[in-house]
Amino acid sequence: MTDAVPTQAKPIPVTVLTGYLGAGKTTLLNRILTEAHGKKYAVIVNEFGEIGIDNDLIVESDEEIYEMNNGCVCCTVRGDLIRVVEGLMRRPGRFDGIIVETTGLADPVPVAQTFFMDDDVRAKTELDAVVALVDAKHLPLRLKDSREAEDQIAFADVVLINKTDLVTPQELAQIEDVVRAINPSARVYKTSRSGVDLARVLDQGAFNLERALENDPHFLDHDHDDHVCGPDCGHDHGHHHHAHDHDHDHHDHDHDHGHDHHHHDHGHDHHHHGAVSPIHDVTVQSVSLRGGEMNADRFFPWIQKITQTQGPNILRLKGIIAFKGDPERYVVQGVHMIIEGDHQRPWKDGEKHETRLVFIGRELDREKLEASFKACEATA
Ligand SMILES: Nc1nc2c(ncn2[C@@H]2O[C@H](COP(=O)(O)OP(=O)(O)OP(=O)(O)O)[C@@H](O)[C@H]2O)c(=O)[nH]1
Repeated sequence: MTDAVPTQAKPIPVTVLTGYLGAGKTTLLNRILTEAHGKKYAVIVNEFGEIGIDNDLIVESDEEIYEMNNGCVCCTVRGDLIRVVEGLMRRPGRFDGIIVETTGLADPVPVAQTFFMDDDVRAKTELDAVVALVDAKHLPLRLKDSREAEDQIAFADVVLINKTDLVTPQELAQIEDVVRAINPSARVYKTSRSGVDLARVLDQGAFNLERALENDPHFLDHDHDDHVCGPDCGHDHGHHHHAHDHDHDHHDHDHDHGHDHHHHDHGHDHHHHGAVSPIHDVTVQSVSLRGGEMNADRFFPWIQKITQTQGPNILRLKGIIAFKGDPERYVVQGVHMIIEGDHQRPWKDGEKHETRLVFIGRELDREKLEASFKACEATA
């Protein structure tokens, strides 16, 4: 009668944002949420780390933000993501699009698959584009130590080579060549602070099923994930490898492309450290620190020193800092040795002045970080 008929509605476009830790996904998301395009987007974020910080780094807006931090998307994909999307679908007319920001360590494939596999979700949504952010400064390093960084590029419809301000024009040209070699068919844009005309990112109708199948012939198989993962998901499971051996055999690693989903056999081991699975890169760990108000005179030298001495191991650091006597929240962010910080917004009435900091990296000394962090707290 008066009820709208949601099933008849035009499918809602879904944009999947990928890109390694710190590449600029949240920066892009914040542009999407603040630029005046007259549209409403629902945002789903997934993060890696013990305490949720990403949600706090996203600008405040009236969009709805759903956080899933109970593991990686590839594990929650059959559960949380479907449930969240279904929940959104029950409110027809509210959103012009859905944006899924994946953790920097995730493989975008399982996320994309969700929009094809669950019948209900498939009927109501339409994968619009997979957008990969690349950190121009750190890509060469990433390609050495992380297969997922490369896979993210291979699978994207649109690649933003970001942080162009941190490299020389020659370096940028090389990065562009590398990106195009990994993925000859993506649309590639060069950006600083993820500054791209949003019309090039949203509403692309770019997701190319044919190419997804070329990258991963089993993309549409329904029976991949016969495993059950717990919330902590430290597994190395069911991760299909999507090869990107399009037409360019110069880029053919010696992966075993004859992957076997059912046995979850990775069979490709081109990483010197032997990690064979994406988020499942078991060498990557996170250390979350929580404390009270900090003494700025102690905190800044401390964080500087850590990033200088342990920078190579710190893939990513993010924090919201409560400084004693400071009416505003302070945000610090880092990628390897590059660190930046700024005030974000005033503390709200009644909001707990708490400091939270997450380090994501390799060979992090949790106890030492904890103790030295605690020593920066302001004494009463
Ligand atoms: N110099 C420079 N810094 C940038 C640029 N884009 C983003 N950043 C900074 O890089 C850091 C990471 O950016 P984010 O947008 O949070 O990256 P992300 O991909 O969401 O990171 P994760 O959530 O950890 O995966 C932040 O400190 C940004 O301010 C850029 O073009 N140039």
